Amino acid sequence: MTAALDLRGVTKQFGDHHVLRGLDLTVEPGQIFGFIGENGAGKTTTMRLILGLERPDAGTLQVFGQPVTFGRTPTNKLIGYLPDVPAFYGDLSAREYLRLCAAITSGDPADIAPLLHEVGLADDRRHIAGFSRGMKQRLGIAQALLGKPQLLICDEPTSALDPAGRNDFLALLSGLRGSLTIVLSTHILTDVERICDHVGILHDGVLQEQGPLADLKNKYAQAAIALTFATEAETATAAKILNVPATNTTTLTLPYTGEYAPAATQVMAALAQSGVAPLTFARVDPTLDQVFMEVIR
Ligand SMILES: Nc1ncnc2c1ncn2[C@@H]1O[C@H](COP(=O)(O)OP(=O)(O)OP(=O)(O)O)[C@@H](O)[C@H]1O
Repeated sequence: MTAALDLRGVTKQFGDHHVLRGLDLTVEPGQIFGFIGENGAGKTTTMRLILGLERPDAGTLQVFGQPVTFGRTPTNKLIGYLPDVPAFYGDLSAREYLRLCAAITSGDPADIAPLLHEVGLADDRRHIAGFSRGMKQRLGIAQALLGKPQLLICDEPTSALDPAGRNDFLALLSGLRGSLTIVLSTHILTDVERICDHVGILHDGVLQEQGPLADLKNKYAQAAIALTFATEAETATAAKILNVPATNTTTLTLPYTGEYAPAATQVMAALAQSGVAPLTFARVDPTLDQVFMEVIR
C-alpha cells in the first residue's frame, strides 16, 4: 500500500540551527496521526516542507507516492491544510468566503452547502469578523476540505480555542475518521489521545518513536491501581500485605502489567485479608503524557 505521507532522511537547518536531522516519517492511508513535539521541535517546519513551502537541505518527501517539490508542488492538490490561526476576509459570510475559495482553486461550488452543514455553519449568515475562534477553525476545516483532499494536515489547530471550542473541533475531526488521512500536529497531548490512533514523537530533529498509540502506551507507560486510606497506619498495614514499600502518606500506587481485572481482584483479596478498607480504589490508565516524557528522557 502506498503511504499517504513518506519522509526519508529529511534535514533542515536555519543558519546554524539544525531543526530536522534526518527525519523519517510514515503515515498510512486512513490513519489519524498525532505528530507531537515540544515547542520549537520542528513540527511547523515539517508541515511547511510537506507543503513545498520550504526546501529540504537533504532527504525526500512523498505524498501518496508523488514527490513533493519546492514551490508549487502538484502534491498540494491532494492536501487540505489548516494552520493554527487561519486568516479570512472578515467582511464575507462563510458561504461567500467558500465560494471565493472554490473560484480560486477550481473547487466545486456544489460542495459548499454540505461542507457548511458538516462543520455546523450552514445557517450562519454573519460576517466572519463576528465569528468566535472555534467557528473560524470550523470554517478553516471546511475550506481545507473544499478540494476533496485525501490528506488533511492540521497544524496546532486547537491552540487558540477554549475548552468548548476545542471539544467541538475535536469531535468534528474525529467524525472525519475513515474518509481521509489526517495529520494532527500539536503539543497538546490530550487532544492526540482523544482522536489519534497513531503517534509520532519528534525530538532532537528526528522521530524518536512512531506507532499505534496503544502500543506506545504498552511499551513506555505503566498502568496502576491507586488506593487511598483514612490514616497512615492503615496505609502501612495495606502496604505490608500488598508487599509494596510503605509511604508517609495515605496513598498507595500499585503498578501492574496485563489485564486490569485479575490485578484488581488480587489487590482486593489481599486487602480483604488485611481487614483494611480503602477510601478510594481507582484504575489509573497510562497516558500519552507518560509516554512522551519517557521517550524524550
Ligand atoms: N524561517 C525561519 N528562520 C529561522 N528559524 C526558523 C524559521 N522557521 C523556524 N525556525 C526555527 O526552527 C525551530 C522549529 O520551529 P517550528 O515552528 O518548526 O517548531 P514547532 O515544533 O512547530 O514549534 P511550536 O510548537 O512552538 O509551534 C524554532 O527554533 C524556530 O525558531
